[in-house]
Amino acid sequence: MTAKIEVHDFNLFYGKNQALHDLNFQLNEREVTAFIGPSGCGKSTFLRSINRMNDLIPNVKVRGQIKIDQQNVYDPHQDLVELRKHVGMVFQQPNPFPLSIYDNVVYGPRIHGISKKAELNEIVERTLKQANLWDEVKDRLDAPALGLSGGQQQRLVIARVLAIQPDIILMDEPASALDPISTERLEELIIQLKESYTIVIVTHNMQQAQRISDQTAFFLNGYVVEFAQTQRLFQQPTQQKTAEYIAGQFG
Ligand SMILES: Nc1ncnc2c1ncn2[C@@H]1O[C@H](COP(=O)(O)OP(=O)(O)OP(=O)(O)O)[C@@H](O)[C@H]1O
Repeated sequence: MTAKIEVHDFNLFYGKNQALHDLNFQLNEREVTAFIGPSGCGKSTFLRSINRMNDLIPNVKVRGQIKIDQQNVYDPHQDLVELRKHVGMVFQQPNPFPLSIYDNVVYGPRIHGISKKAELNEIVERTLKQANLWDEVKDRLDAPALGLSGGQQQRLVIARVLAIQPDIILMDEPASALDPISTERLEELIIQLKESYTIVIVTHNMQQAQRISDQTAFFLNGYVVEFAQTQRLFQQPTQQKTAEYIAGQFG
């Protein structure tokens, strides 16, 4: 197992409030890692720390390291555009741009200087196929993306992320706004994508974590209480708090 992301003594503060405490763990390449835990315990904060999205929030301070491929992303020389090219992100609410399906997918590649039509066409077909959306939209690529269903929009957003050729994909509760069938399709897609990408997913759905993830981290009050192989964590938790949480006793 190769470590893709290594976290060393990572702490994060919003002003005087410490939101993350002494995180230490590693996320493996081409695996799905799930973050579970009650609301407000730091899962999204940590997810946003990986691609330094928290830099956009005033008064955020961090201590410690997050290394991707052995490079500390908090190194002062880190190029943020380059970092976010490597680390794509998918949010809870599908957020396609108010453009056509085609223009959504090629948005990132165009910014990165690709302008040849044949090349853009190839990216659109390849990433929509990877996102299991091609067959549903291939005859209407010029239609508005906002006319798609929620589940289709979320798969389009994933195609848009894939088009920038990341190697890590962060997903913050990507299925919570979707119906059960769209959720199932999204879970199948995540399992397929892990053949090529390292995936980190925040989920409130413990069944979902068990269906799709290899490792699970249980967050509580800004600490990672337990981090283990998913099956092990759910079947034989070693910490009392984990056992109570997965039994539904709080949260
Ligand atoms: N922009 C912000 N400014 C100040 N405090 C914040 C900010 N974002 C989050 N926090 C605080 O950090 C803590 C962790 O929040 P975070 O959103 O990371 O938790 P979470 O586990 O992802 O919750 P949820 O499951 O509800 O999304 C909370 O106390 C929250 O109030």
